[in-house]
Amino acid sequence: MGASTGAKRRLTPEDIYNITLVSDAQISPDGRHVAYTQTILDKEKNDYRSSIFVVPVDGGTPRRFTSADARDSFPRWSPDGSRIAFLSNRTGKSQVWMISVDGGEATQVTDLPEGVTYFAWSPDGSTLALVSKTEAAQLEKREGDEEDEEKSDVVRITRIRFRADGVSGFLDDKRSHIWCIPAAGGDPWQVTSGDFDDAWPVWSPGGHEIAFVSNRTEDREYNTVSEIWAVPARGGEARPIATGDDAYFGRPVWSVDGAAIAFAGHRQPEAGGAIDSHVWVADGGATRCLTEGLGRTVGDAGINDTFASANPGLAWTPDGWIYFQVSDSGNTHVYRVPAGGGDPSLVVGGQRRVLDFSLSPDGSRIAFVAGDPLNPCDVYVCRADGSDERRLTAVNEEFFSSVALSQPEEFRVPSHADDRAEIHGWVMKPIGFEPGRKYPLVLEIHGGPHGMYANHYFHEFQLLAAQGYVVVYTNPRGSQGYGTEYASYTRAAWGEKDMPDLMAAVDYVIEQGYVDPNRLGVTGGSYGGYMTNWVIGHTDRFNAAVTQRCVSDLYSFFGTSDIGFNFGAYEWGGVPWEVRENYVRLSPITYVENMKTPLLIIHSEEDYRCPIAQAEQLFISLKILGREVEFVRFPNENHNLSRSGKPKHRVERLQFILGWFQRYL
Ligand SMILES: CSCC[C@H](NC=O)C(=O)N[C@@H](CO)C(=O)O
Repeated sequence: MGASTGAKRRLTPEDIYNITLVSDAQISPDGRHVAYTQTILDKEKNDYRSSIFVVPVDGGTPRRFTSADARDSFPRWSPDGSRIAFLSNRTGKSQVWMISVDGGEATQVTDLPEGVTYFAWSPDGSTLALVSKTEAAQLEKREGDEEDEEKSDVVRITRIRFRADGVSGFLDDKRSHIWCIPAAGGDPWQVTSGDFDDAWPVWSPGGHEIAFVSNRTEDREYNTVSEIWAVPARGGEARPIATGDDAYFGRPVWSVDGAAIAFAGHRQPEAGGAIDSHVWVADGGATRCLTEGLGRTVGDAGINDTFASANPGLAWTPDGWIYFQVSDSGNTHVYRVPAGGGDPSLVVGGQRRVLDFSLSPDGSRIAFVAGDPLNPCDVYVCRADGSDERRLTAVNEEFFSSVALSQPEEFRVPSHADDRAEIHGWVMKPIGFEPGRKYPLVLEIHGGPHGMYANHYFHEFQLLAAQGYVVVYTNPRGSQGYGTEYASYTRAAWGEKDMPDLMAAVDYVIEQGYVDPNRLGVTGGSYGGYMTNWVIGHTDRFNAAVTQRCVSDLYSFFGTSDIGFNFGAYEWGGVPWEVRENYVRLSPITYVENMKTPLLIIHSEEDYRCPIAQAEQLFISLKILGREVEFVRFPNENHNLSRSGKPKHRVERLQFILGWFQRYL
């Protein structure tokens, strides 16, 4: 299915303007309404606009609650359900605003100089806990440092983390801390302090304490630890909940009686996303893992180009269940596990990606946002056991009824590697597909490397199918959603161990008989860009390639990416001076003389995750070698150009990709 156009038109790059995104479904305290964020791409302003909407769970028309020419997001109901607090940038910085459920104008609650990135209602509705930056303890002054009167533009860097993708300039010496403010407005007070970054405050049910996420280890400058702490709401000394050099924890949530805290993560901080996360409980005794035998990672590892992020936490119900997301074989589902121990079970399943969810305080209903291959997102509601599911919005129904989409077909195929491991993938036939004809094929490769292609709408893929390409995408070894062994398989073997998986998928699709094997293309972003470079350095089977936000040389990537030096130390088996040979052997640029495939290089100038020098080195080398290569640079964009870049740039990027494949395939 999905191959014929019928009366429908074909998708175009500009259609990103026709797609509405919903996110962050928050069910009201009485379980009767769901508040959510709705985001559109404003073509005229070349920007994004988002508003808060509320929809009744029994059906009915969603009501728009905010309509500023700004980005309103993160709606959170007051515990009595009479107000919704939300974040808005309408006065410049992101601050907390409040609106009554009876309507009327929103009022500003906070006016913190550094803005607010996160907040939570106290259980009695009197206070909001906030996250905002504060001045750090003064750095030691050196002789010759400027005094305040005359500021220099010279940047003095003393910390190992000094730059972050998406943040212009350099990181300052301010620290994120927990603050509180009366919900009715008033003076805020700072709850935590010191040379730490504190995040994700969650009130204890009695309202006396706030749990939060921090790294307070001695060696925090050099490690990637993430701990759970709790602090008295009025301020005071923080107490450890789940801490230490082996903590990689987040998303804390209190039990209803306040005696325990659950959280997600694992005990190998240096491994990051390369191993499965679990659900844990700390109740004063030993910390217990509740999902040991699950074999899948907790959280959403899905990757696509058409979503608005919400990043939900865990939920703990009064009858003792803990709810959480699980990434499983290209789907993201909601599971639950008894807090006292027992088997985790599936609650919200299906061939789809559940992007976020929330539970009513009585634990009887779940609101969630989910997308599938033919629909980026809508808001749904169901009972606590997953039954009686209903869709509450249809934000893209009208648009998608007018364009032809290709339905991905799933396959599983043995890898070309000696172990013949099973590899999971999808193929999309081109729109207007006619049996008996041969079509060009484009292989798409995801990043991470520990991300996961999902059963989720992907505009770039649909666009290629609309332009007459067979699109193939897989979750090769290194991907999340298939267990720790699968995800960590590429450690110190990037490219070497996943290319045979990718090529098995390509050959499987060619064997189906509708692909022209002389018209093969390959593309991917970030680690997918690395793999695009790797693939064309190891085979001449592809006739065109587009490498996006790529890495080409691991040696110069080390220390120049905001991902941190620990990333390479884990992924490539050590730091350069310890395992120099790995850095050379695993760098695509090492094989640059073998690269004969016409290559388009797309890169953002402010990409601090994969700095643009990675693209420049590749471009210059290929030019010197006399290869067919072009370099497209996007100014004022970061690593997330394809997902949250300026809308006009997102359209142009898609046009460049299509143009290159049209030229060479
Ligand atoms: C090649 S090193 C950096 C890879 C990067 N990892 C995390 O940020 C990556 O592959 N990112 C993916 C997934 O987010 C991307 O699509 O940008």
